[in-house]
Amino acid sequence: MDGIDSLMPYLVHLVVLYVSVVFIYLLYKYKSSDGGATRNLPPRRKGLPYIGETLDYVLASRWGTPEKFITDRTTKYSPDVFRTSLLGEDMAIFCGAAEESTKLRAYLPPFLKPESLQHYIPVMDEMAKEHLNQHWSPYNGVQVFPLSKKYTFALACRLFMSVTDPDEIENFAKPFALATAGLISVPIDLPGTTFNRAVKAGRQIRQQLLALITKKKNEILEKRKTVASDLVDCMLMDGMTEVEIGNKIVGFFIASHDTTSTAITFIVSYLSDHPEVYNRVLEANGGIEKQRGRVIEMGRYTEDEVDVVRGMRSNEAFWTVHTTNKNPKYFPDPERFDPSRFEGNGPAPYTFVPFGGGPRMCPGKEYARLEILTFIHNLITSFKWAKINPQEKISYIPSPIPEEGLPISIQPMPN
Ligand code: HEM
Repeated sequence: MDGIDSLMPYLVHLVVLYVSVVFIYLLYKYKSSDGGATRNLPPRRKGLPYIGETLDYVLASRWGTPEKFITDRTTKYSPDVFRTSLLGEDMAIFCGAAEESTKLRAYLPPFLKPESLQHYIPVMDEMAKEHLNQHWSPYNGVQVFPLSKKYTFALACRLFMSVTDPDEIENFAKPFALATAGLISVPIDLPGTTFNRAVKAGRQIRQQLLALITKKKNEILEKRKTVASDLVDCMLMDGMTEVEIGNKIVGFFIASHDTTSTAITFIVSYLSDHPEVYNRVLEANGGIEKQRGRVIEMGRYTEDEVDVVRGMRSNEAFWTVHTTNKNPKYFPDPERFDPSRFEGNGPAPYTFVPFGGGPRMCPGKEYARLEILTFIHNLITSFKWAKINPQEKISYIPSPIPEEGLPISIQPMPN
């Protein structure tokens, strides 16, 4: 009894503490679910202090249902827009075609202009052929996802910084993989954590980049170069500092790498699941010359398409591309793989937005299209392929990834 008596004051404190925490939490929840009515803003739930609804958002992606986070809230609040709190920011989530827009001038660095892009086609073509010959054999168990990454990374090294030596590419690729793994990790900077490895890898990449950029700067000065050979040259000639360029290049690598390699991977996957579409794509691939003509066409389209989705007062705005692109209102039976739905006049403005919209719209979209088209053109005219595991699962971290890397068996195309 004595023991329990001496513990009583602690127990009482513990109970009081527990009740207070629960009370404060309920009060916070009650206050934060104001529905936005007071300021005529879209309805919202704020979630937990600081992290808001970040955890629900990340978990929905991890469980392979990234749209669930959105549909749960659109069902509850409004089909077009609601508010939430992600990563400490109060933001509005747009779930349909953006309505409010303003014309702005788009910024396209010289490197991504249509005229420049045309010069990359032979390089893309040559590198795609080289990669397919070197790495897509011996025709069994070829892992599409890692190999697509290898190709898009090597191409970026070549076009962004004129790096072609395989060892040097590998020296960038290794720390880059560690750094990107840390982008979505628990931010605990202790030895052994993913985050810690990413921070170290990030430092290493910056050092390597700084050395490379300084070397290229000296070359420009010594040789009095006036024509840029790559993206780094473009930026140096534009008067940017070495550190600024390093940061931009890291950003370009992050923006261009997983996006294009994931797209290539899923094109290979869908084509193998849908022979009727595969046959049409094969038929359509008359030659790389066709794509050459399209660059100019696509370039004009880019410069015109410069509308902006406006943020809401002080709130951050987050337009959910995923739910917009899968909205049955614009795309009947959205889960069905049916590229023919884009034929004719194509989708209504702002309903199909894989590259975003407005002044922040992906500046690399034509580069990405060319890179993907060139690679698929070479693949489909060289090989026939079949999935080794048609039931392979897809993980979302946060972009979709086939869990086994999409192994396929391939055979050379009969002549
Ligand atoms: C399939 C491939 C790609 C997809 C789906 C994609 C998609 C996107 C999206 C949705 C955005 C955000 C747009 C917004 O906020 O409205 C973006 C931004 C960006 N993308 Fe891409 N992208 C791809 C490839 C590329 C490539 C190849 C490059 C570079 C050569 C690139 C460079 C960038 C940059 C620099 C930004 C940031 C723009 C800014 O913050 O103003 N992307 N991309």
